[in-house]
Amino acid sequence: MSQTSFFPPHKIIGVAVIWNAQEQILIDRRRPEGAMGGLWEFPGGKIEPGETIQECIQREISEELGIIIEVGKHLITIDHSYIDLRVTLTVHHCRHLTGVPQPLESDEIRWVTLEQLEQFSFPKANIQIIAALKQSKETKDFIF
Ligand SMILES: Nc1nc2c([nH]c(=O)n2[C@H]2C[C@H](O)[C@@H](COP(=O)(O)OP(=O)(O)OP(=O)(O)O)O2)c(=O)[nH]1
Ligand SMILES: [Mg+2]
Repeated sequence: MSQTSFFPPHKIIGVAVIWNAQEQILIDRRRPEGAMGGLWEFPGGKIEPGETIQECIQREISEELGIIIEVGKHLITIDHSYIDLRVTLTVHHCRHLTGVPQPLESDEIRWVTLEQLEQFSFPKANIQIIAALKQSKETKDFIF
């Protein structure tokens, strides 16, 4: 008996929830072309060989936004399967240290409050990130 199985590609992603001094979070809008085009996300990207997740997050944020951050507490790790892609998103609270963020690899960036996140369209996996963020604020299990 033969069986055909399909394993979609699996991406390991470091994701940053970057806070500023006004307790706002930085989000970016993915470019219109490509996967999940036009949706908002927390900045981040694929881990490279030999990197820790913290190093990955710091590097991606420098490449995508041109800023320096401090990578803090782990918030949540999500394993999510889209139709043609599996992602593991390891999310950390981060603090903005220096530089003015620029949309170097995205369409647009914004500082928003936790409450304002509801007004933006995110990929499906992000529902759990946003829920975890709200919970971490309620329980004061917060940032650093
Ligand atoms: N950075 C980030 N990625 C997310 C979030 N939610 C979510 O489902 N993703 C998915 C979208 C992408 O498939 C993947 C992020 O990887 P990426 O930004 O390095 O990859 P990409 O597909 O844009 O580009 P490529 O490097 O593969 O060409 O994770 C999120 O909040 N932030
Ligand atoms: Mg990215």
